[in-house]
Amino acid sequence: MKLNELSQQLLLYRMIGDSAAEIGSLAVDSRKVEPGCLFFCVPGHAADGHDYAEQAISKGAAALVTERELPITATQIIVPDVRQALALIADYYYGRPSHKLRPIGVTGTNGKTTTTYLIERIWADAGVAAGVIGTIETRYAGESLPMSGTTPGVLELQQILHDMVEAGTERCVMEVSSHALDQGRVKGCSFRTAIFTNLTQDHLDYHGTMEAYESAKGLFFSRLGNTYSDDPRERTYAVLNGDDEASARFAKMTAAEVLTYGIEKKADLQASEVRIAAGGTSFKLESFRGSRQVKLKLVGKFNVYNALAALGAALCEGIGLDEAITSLERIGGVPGRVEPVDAGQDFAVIVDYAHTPDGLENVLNTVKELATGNVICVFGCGGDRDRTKRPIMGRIASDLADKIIVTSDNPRTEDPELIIRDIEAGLKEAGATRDRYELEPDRRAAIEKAVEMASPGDVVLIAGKGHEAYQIIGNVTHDFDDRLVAKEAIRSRNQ
Ligand SMILES: CC(=O)N[C@H]1[C@@H](OP(=O)(O)OP(=O)(O)OC[C@H]2O[C@@H](n3ccc(=O)[nH]c3=O)[C@H](O)[C@@H]2O)O[C@H](CO)[C@@H](O)[C@@H]1O[C@H](C)C(=O)N[C@@H](C)C(=O)N[C@H](CCC(=O)O)C(=O)O
Ligand SMILES: Nc1ncnc2c1ncn2[C@@H]1O[C@H](COP(=O)(O)OP(=O)(O)OP(=O)(O)O)[C@@H](O)[C@H]1O
Ligand SMILES: N[C@H](CCC[C@H](N)C(=O)O)C(=O)O
Ligand SMILES: [Mg+2]
Repeated sequence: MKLNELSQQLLLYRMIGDSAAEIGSLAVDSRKVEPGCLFFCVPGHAADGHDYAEQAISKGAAALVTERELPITATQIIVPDVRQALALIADYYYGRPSHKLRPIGVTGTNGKTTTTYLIERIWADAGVAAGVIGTIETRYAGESLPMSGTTPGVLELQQILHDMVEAGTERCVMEVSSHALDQGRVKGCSFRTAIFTNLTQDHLDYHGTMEAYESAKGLFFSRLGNTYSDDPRERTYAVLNGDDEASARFAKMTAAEVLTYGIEKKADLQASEVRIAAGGTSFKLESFRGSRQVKLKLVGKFNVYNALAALGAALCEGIGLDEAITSLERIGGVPGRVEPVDAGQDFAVIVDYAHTPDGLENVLNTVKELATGNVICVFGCGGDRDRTKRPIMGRIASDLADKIIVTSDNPRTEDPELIIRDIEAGLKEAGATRDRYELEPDRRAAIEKAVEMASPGDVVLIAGKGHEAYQIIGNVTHDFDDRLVAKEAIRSRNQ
């Protein structure tokens, strides 16, 4: 593709050099530059791509997109905002894949991964070839690709969407993190439906305040136009959790048609009579399409919210209410989300990805309903991430668990002992005494202790890492899977 064909996607730009240069690929990382590529100098959080322009040219880049004229002999397109230009050019270069896939995006502090899996299942049962992008993996056409985060960068995202289209995928559902919204990673992507799960504390290391965090989430709804394609009949939808007060603000921001769901307040999709048991969760649904009794295999009140969100999206897709409910009722579980570990023991062991105060509170309240004995909670908090959530999670554990073992959860470059002390401050503040909690930085030893102390009727909850098959200590990623470690611990206890 010629450079000037790409530059025509922009209104504001100044070209220096050969506008007819042939472009063979796009790149944002100088380490991945291929000869003939167009290199975007992205000003980032840790580095500035302008500093790598020379390296990109020396590796054969055909041209640069920059925010200022660089003193290098190279073809340059100078733009006011490289990230914006990247979003527009990548969308065009990859053949506008989101216009074909018409993605459903899910944002919110908790429940994104779960909700995307539920939607994928509804589509699969309806015979739609669907793809998923999110924390656990990118999956389409029977293939699973590992992910390093929740929402890929602009270029990677457009490439994935393009590959999905090539592989015959018809529709896509993806998680949209607040980081991604803040950094414009989904700017070149036309969503048909935007779902909001909830907003509670997380990521304050990045956003600074809850207001800034909410503003980032709000971008998803304010950017949603009333159509997602050139065809005005193609409507857009915002599916909002009416029990979360941020939803009313998001509803005002969007041009899309709004559908609400919830349990506490009146909503378009309303659940009541929620009953939680070990085998699943039942509720009564009242909706604009009539009332139904729903029996999920998924456990927990929070999964009622996730199911309602998925149901809302399904109705926006034109899928029938009964068809969608049947799919939701079939789903056994999502990897690492309230996942039982069974090795023949006479107490329950549950691995869950709760890594925020709200997530931990919800899952502890859920397992409390399942336990006839004690709730034993093993958890930690990630290093190099929001520190302020640590004592809050300590307090929640003290309030809701009978025994607590505080341990490490991806300490990264922080001292694990210090992270644990931050959590302990919350435990102490809530009045937990040393006979109720232990501090064990070695996660394997912590899980072994919890399994060792369990009696019949107890529930051991291992929270924070869910599907993760690693533990990041310093800059090294070690193999570690809570589910496997718990199984080993149960087996050695049984011997
Ligand atoms: C702070 C943050 O979010 N950073 C993300 C951001 O990086 P950035 O654009 O600021 O890039 P940078 O590292 O400052 O570098 C600037 C530019 O220089 C380029 N560069 C850099 C070095 C070099 O040698 N050559 C070179 O060309 C880089 O490729 C980049 O284009 O954009 C990158 C691509 O999209 C992300 O990979 C990167 O995620 C980092 C690794 C990260 O840890 N992010 C976490 C906090 C995150 O985003 N998490 C959320 C999960 C939230 C949730 O699930 O709730 C997520 O969506 O994954
Ligand atoms: N709707 C919800 N409300 C509150 N907590 C939830 C909800 N759904 C799930 N959780 C809790 O949060 C954990 C994470 O769920 P899930 O992976 O679906 O969320 P996520 O938003 O994708 O998280 P991440 O931001 O890390 O990608 C679950 O293991 C569960 O404990
Ligand atoms: N998506 C979340 C995952 C946190 C999971 C936890 N295990 C940790 O590493 O802190 C984040 O990026 O904050
Ligand atoms: Mg997720």
